[in-house]
Amino acid sequence: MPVSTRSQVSADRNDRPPPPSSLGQEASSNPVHATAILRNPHHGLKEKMRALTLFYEQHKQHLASSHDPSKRPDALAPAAHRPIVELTESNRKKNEENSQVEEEEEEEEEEEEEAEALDLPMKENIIVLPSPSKAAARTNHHVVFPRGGAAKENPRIAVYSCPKKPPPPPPPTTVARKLSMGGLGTQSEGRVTRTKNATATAATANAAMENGEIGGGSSRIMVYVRLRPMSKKEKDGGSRSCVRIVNKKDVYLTEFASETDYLRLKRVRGRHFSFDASFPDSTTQQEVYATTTADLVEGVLQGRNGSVFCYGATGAGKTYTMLGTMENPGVMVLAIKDLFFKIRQRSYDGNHSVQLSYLEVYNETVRDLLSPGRPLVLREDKQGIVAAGLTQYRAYSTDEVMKLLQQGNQNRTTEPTRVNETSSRSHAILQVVAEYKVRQSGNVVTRAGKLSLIDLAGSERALATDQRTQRSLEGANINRSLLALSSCINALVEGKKHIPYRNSKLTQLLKDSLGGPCNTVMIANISPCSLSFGETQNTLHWADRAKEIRTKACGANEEAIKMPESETDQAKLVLELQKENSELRQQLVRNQQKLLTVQAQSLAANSSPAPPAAPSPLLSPPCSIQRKPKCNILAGNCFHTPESRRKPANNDAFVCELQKKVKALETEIEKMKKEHILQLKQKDEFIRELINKKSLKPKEGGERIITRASLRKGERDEMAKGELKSPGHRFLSPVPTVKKRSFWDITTGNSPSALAINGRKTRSHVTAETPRAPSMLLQLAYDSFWFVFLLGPHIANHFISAGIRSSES
Ligand SMILES: Nc1ncnc2c1ncn2[C@@H]1O[C@H](COP(=O)(O)OP(=O)(O)OP(=O)(O)O)[C@@H](O)[C@H]1O
Repeated sequence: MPVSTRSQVSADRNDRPPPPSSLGQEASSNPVHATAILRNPHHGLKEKMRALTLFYEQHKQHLASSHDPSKRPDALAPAAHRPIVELTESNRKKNEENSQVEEEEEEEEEEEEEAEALDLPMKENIIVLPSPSKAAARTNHHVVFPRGGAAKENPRIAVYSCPKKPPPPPPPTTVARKLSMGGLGTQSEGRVTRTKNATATAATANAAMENGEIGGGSSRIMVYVRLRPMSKKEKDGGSRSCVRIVNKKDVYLTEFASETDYLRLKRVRGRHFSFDASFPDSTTQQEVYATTTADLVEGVLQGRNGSVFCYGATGAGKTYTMLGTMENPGVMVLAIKDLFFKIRQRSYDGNHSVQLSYLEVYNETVRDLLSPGRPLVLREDKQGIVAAGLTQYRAYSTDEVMKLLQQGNQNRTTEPTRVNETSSRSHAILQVVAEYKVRQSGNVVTRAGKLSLIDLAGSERALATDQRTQRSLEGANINRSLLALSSCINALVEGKKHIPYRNSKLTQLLKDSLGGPCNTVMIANISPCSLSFGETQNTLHWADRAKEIRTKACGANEEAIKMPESETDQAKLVLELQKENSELRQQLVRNQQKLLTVQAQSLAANSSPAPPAAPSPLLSPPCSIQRKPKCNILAGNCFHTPESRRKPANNDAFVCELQKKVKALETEIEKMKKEHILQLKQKDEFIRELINKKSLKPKEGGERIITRASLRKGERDEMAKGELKSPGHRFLSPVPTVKKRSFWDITTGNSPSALAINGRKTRSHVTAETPRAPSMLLQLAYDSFWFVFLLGPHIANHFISAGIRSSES
């Protein structure tokens, strides 16, 4: 469509009135005129805008004069003006749009100026606004003058209300995340009191659900902010509060203008953020727990995963929020108490089990806080990222968990820094897995929910903390992992396909919480101190960004096992399962033996001196041995092959390669072992279920019960003697029970059964102790070691290979 310019329109007006339709129509109806328009070189936006503005002004004048008949131009020449009015009407919208564009340009210029004065995160915050709603967001831009103290203190301070981001588009379906799970009310022992704030937040969350913000195929990360009180030191130092929380939701951040910075006296720095809830410095630990985590605990009992992590600068109150003090316990403690309280409320049959692990990521190494030892390796399996060899404690009571927590915290790395006397130098992750078995229409349904409670190390600048080497190194690693975390947050928010979880151990461990099927809560801790303005602003920026992350739909982790109807089928199933169990156990023992052999070989390789450069014919083994290809589990190539003898200089590389292979095998065996243990556990549970069900059923006269006893002569005799007492006995496995402990548990003493806590063994330690099988394995390891050590690796390896061949045959 041809575009009218100011010159052309004025020419039209001067020469002759345009026809009464529109300019386009006019152009098309008059080919000469249209050619003139097309040839007009001034088809620029500004020209068009000016022309339209002119018309608009004329139209306004015309309207004004229409009220005053004496000034009406059309009183003299009505036909000449009508077309112009019509033209203006049809283009008014365009005109308005263009003037808006102009306004936007002006605003952008203003913003650029403003941005110059602001820090990078603030710039980012402006830049990230979704473009379609840019104009709408701008309409919210307004200046709020602080009330009360801040205004009195410095009349130049003003708080800018940052443009509010529009809510993300609603997902297609409804609620996946249940945020308000019935009134928690006041509980006697769990001591969870739902406060006004919590109720209000739940209401907000429900409203968010209704708006489609939460729910559907995914759920949004819930982001909360907690402001800590000003410390005495800060008060004494004359610091002022730069944070104000309004309506338990909005956070106003103000930077006090420096009196000496004359160039920027008029510049105003400040921001407004809005979160799911914001806690002022007077908020109690109970309130924080009830609002942020109580619902997640309920979800965990229903088989859903939940994560809570505290993020913030050093000394902002993360550890206080997560752990708290003896008088004011934090989220971890309150969550565990609540979990046990709820379990006791609904589990009369002991069908619940709670397992606990506690680890830290320090300087990019993962450590077990409950049984410290060598660093743990992260591995990805069906359940997500797991730390191989991490101790899982079975806990039976809150007290037990508290002791474990205390023990773990003693092992946690903390150091005094300039900012915080007890600064956590590591990220700590407490994981609680609650498993619950219920009967549903003839099936046994197992639900398992995992709650991860994460206390991150402080985000900080090197100068803010310490310059000493060790602290700097820690700081660098902390920042590295937090940088990786922010990259992941960015990638998730931008909906990128690749999320760089692998950049750090922390992000690997948080993978489930950030992008997996999990209900996630982030608590951003901030300090009110004006000296920490930069850190606070940074924390709020990331918290604001995290609001946009959507995790996957979090369904319940359920597993159902179908119960056969008839007793014959049940007995058959039991026998089948027992057979499978025994096979799995045998396989496990075989794998453990293989592992031991490999370790013995590796030990021998490490301890043996480097082979001589040119082996003496006297010392060299017989030709048959030397030439014989190795056919052991190391594929016959990695343990003193002829090649390795020829290249003694490569001995180190060879040992390294060998160690790598051993590690790979260990990992594989560990994986298999875990799977086997899991299967065995499930089957054992199922057998127990069947037996329980059977024992509860009243025996009817003449009914034939198929039991193992009825199938085996010896047990029939026992039964005749009346020695077969429990129904469980009938289903005893024909294979002696092998203790369900891992190799590492046996050799390293990492197992709960091997480790006494404070000289006292937990119930799980006692129940787990069945020493026969492990001692046999230990004996084997011991024998293998001495065997290899005394005979030398060459000969020992030959024997070991021969042994394995014969055992396999
Ligand atoms: N809400 C609060 N109420 C009272 N005191 C608090 C609160 N939050 C933090 N504190 C106090 O502030 C100090 C620093 O808190 P904390 O150790 O929890 O910080 P942090 O964020 O974990 O620091 P770092 O990252 O260095 O470990 C502590 O003395 C703590 O008791």
